[in-house]
Amino acid sequence: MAEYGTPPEVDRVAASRAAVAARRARAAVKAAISAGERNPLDVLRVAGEDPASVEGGIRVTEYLTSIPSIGVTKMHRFMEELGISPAKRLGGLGRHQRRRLRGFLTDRLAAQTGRHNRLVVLAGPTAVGKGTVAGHIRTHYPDVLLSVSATTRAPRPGETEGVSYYFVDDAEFDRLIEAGELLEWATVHNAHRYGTPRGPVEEALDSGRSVLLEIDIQGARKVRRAMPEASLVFLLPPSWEELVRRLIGRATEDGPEQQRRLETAKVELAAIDEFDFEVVNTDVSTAAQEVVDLMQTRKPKR
Ligand SMILES: Nc1nc2c(ncn2[C@@H]2O[C@H](COP(=O)(O)OP(=O)(O)O)[C@@H](O)[C@H]2O)c(=O)[nH]1
Ligand SMILES: Nc1ncnc2c1ncn2[C@@H]1O[C@H](COP(=O)(O)OP(=O)(O)O)[C@@H](O)[C@H]1O
Repeated sequence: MAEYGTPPEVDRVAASRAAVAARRARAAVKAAISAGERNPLDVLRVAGEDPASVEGGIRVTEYLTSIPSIGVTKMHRFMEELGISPAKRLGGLGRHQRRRLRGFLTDRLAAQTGRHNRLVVLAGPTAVGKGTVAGHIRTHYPDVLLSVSATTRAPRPGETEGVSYYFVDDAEFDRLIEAGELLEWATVHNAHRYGTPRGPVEEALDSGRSVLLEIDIQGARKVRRAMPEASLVFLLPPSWEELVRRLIGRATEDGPEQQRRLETAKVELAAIDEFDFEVVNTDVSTAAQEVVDLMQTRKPKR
């Protein structure tokens, strides 16, 4: 049989069956968005990760009109504002287009649900000042919950259990993972494990508080998967030279470790396109204010 090959009409039948199945699968995703069963931001994430997926095959126009409260007229306006051609499918969006669409929808969805509280992830390269900015927010904006992570690294002088971190051993960290008590976790700088306790974050969001997570980039990616409505903020240094100055000035790492971290920082800076917002940390209190502002729903007139 094999040497004769498949007759072309059989190929055509198979191809048209596959096309029908793909159309049905796309329709099912759109119906799930309309019914509020699938988070539109999650659909966008899957399309970005796998353009060949069912999600990736959905046209942006159809995707937008599947979202309750976005009709055809609004959809056309949004496409124009976002500079996306009507023929585009979700999987064919460029990184910048996807990012703009995500930021835009994050705002809209927050406005719709009336939730002014936001889950904000603050990440960025080593020594950019994440800890400093997060500390400033803890002191000056007490309404915002700054999540306290669990870590397997040892406390440094001056660090307080339950404030800086929850310091745990490997066995306890394993137990937290097993019990599903961590929203995300990662091994950072190839050394220790760090994770975000799930309970306090969910309780705070449920009670209307904003939550800030100061975690590494791997963790930011995992939060995006677990909670697609989270806003990812990338903290940038005013310049590369200033980043090096801050790392050396902090004097908490020896020379070889500083070199390793600067290498990692180059890779981390390349992840900026995955983030929704950028804040430059020139002045600590200005950067903190900008991060807190992002927790408020922006006015629809934007
Ligand atoms: N994924 C993840 N990263 C975390 C968490 N807590 C802290 N980190 C990151 O772990 C890294 C190391 O933190 P730390 O040991 O305090 O050292 P330093 O910030 O480099 O002085 C930083 O990049 C933090 O952003 C967490 O819960 N999850
Ligand atoms: N806006 C800023 N201007 C000058 N120095 C800063 C600023 N933000 C942070 N720093 C300093 O830079 C160093 C690294 O900050 P840190 O918060 O430890 O970074 P990260 O948590 O991102 O690793 C610290 O010595 C801190 O005091």
